[in-house]
Amino acid sequence: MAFPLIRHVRAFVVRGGGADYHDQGEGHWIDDHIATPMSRYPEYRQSRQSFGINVLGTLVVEIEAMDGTIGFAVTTGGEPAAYIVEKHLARFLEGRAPNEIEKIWDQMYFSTQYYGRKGLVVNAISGVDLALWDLMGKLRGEPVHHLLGGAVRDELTFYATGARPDLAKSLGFIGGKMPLHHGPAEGEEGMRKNIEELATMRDRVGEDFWLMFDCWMSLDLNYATRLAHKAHEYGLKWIEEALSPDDYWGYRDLKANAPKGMLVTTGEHEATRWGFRMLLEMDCCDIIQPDVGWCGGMTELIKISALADARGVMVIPHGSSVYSYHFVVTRHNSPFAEFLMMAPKADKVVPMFQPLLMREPVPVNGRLKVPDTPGFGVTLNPDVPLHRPYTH
Ligand SMILES: C[C@H](O)[C@H](O)CC(=O)C(=O)O
Ligand SMILES: [Mg+2]
Repeated sequence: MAFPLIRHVRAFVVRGGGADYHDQGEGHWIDDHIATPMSRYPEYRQSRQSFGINVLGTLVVEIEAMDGTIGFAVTTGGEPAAYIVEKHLARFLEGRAPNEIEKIWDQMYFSTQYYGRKGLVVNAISGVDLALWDLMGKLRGEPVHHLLGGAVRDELTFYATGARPDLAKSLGFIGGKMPLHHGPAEGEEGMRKNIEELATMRDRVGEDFWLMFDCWMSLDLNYATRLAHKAHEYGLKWIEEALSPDDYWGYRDLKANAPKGMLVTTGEHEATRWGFRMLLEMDCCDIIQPDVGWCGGMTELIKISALADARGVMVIPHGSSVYSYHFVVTRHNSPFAEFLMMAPKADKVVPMFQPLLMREPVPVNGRLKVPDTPGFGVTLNPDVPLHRPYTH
């Protein structure tokens, strides 16, 4: 089957919500005194926006084929990623067949390796790669999960990330992951408050509901180990991203020292098969959590997941809405998915990337059947203004 060649690649930037889910208005739970590596500076402790967590905004990549079909994807990276897509990556797609997915990925990665490998550049590569999968799905008239080998279950089940696991339980989720609010700089009092919050939630949700802490890279090994042991008493299911993503040695020791039965998870800020190989070979965690919009896209997630599967490690992708759902439904070692509660009070289910996408599916009663519409099954909301800062 011959596909129409790629005519054009375009990159846009969007502000306010969307894939940059930290870019929210005032009073949102996601920006309320969450422990971060910057919490050691009192002036950056209350708000992550104060140190620039939302500085980049959302990146939208569109890939147009000669027949006018457009594949698109959204991720973070904003204007600098738009520059990389337009000025560097577009050359590896235009005039080429859209089914050259592996070759295009390889050329995007190795042509940028001297300034890339992780972070922003791999965000940009992920955005292009996901847009290419969307285009292929649309050209073939099939959902991306068909292209990935087909669903292995009828529907997805979700845990919720947000400040109110008690409300997540009443909304039908299987568990609630809450942000850790106090880091090591807040001393023993902060530790006590963290444990009190967990104890309160355990009281409200009963003993069987999963409760997890998301530590967003904020701790050191000693604090993380102490937190894990204190939290074990309240049945904490997992401790997430406790340390810097570069501290593979720390994760190895945390996993070795965590209480029996508690899972150590990480990886949302890790990228590519080589980064995840480190986490897996050094036995750093029980669950890896690649973000498909940050780890290198779908093409790379397939490889990362295969590495994990061979080691009996689960892959529970970080956030990323439809881009994650189409993958999770096709893999046995991804038995459930994350849903990020983007309602400011975490009290109701709203689309994760609102207001950017239309037809973005959301779990109902903690469950979702992944749609069969072609590509990732979403469209851009025409009411959200797109800004194209660069052209080529
Ligand atoms: C709640 C966390 O600090 C972060 O905003 C989201 C995240 O890490 C996750 O969903 O996992
Ligand atoms: Mg996390």
